Amino acid sequence: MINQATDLIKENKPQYTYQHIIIDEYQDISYSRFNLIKEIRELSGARLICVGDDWQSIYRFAGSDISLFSNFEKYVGTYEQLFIEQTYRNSQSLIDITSNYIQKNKKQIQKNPKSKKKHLENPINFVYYSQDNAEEALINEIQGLIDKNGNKPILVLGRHSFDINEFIKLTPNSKIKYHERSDKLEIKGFEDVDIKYITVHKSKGLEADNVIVLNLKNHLLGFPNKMTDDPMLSLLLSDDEKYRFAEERRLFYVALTRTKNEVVLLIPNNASLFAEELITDNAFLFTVTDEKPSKTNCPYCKTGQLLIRHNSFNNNQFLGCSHYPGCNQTFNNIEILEKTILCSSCRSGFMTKRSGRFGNFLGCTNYPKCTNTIKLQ
Ligand SMILES: Nc1ncnc2c1ncn2[C@@H]1O[C@H](COP(=O)(O)OP(=O)(O)OP(=O)(O)O)[C@@H](O)[C@H]1O
Repeated sequence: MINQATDLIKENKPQYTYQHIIIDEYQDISYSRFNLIKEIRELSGARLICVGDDWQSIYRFAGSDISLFSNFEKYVGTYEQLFIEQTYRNSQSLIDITSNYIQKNKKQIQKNPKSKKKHLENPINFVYYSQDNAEEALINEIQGLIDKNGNKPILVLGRHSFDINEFIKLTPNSKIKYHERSDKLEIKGFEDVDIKYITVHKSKGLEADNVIVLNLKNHLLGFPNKMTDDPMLSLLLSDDEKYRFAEERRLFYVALTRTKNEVVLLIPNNASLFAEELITDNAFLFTVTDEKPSKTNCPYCKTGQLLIRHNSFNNNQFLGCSHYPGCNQTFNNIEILEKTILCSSCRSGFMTKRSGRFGNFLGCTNYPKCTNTIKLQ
């Protein structure tokens, strides 16, 4: 239909009197829409103003082409570029993590977003759960957010519309019901709270006080959805992006930035590439946690949590990885959980209190392999 409209304009050359054409969400424009605008612009001589964010271009499957944004001059001619870098929704700590994450793809336009919102210590929470326990895991996190922030709206996001099914038991005693028409998640005990479930695509432009993202699993239909980079699909879709999972990365960026406060990532046993990458890149940030010792990540496998375990021989306590036997990392110093300082040198040990000839200091648990120390005043 759009192509037909363009042809009609070319044929009939209507007299337009527009002085300005303003396009919002320009990052999602397709060639056919662009050609339509081009014709109207040429006939009217209107000034073109395009507003958009290439970090949020997520409609390639529907024909949009990010090169119309990134190669703007090639398609539009001489232009002036202005940046809006002040943001009002997310905390600076979240912006720092998400901006680094999205700009790892050097094809994305480099930007430096800033926030004046108050500091948030842990903007992203990684929650591991077993798929047999999915319902309980989701309800626990909702309870946690309500305990922290009160009855504020919660947006639950899935990569696919069916991602929610894993959390709904097919028995009459299921505590979670999903009303597809209204997007409402009705959860026993939380009837007063506005909880919605939608896909990340649908969440574009929306926001909520708190966000939970489902399905961070390493699977063909996980997040990233691995089918999107299929070479066969590239034959049908526009623009071949070299960066692996470039579009899925932008989609994940959209998911992470819908929150006004924190975002919870629900990760089943096989953590997705994106979840693992975030943890690896921000290990320092995510390991400092006093209140939730059980969420300290294992510095070896990065995706397990360090848990207190008992040695059955001598009943001594030690820390073991939740992914044992997959990961057999242990630490004898359980005080690591109280004050977690990941070693900045080897990044696989923790800094623990030691005493030496010159007094107390922090030394790496990997000593003698790692000799990193921090002086204590
Ligand atoms: N000048 C401002 N002062 C205070 N708050 C603002 C201002 N501008 C926008 N906001 C708030 O910031 C939030 C995000 O605004 P808006 O949805 O317009 O941004 P956006 O750029 O379209 O975001 P996105 O593209 O990520 O969806 C909203 O809650 C809005 O009310």
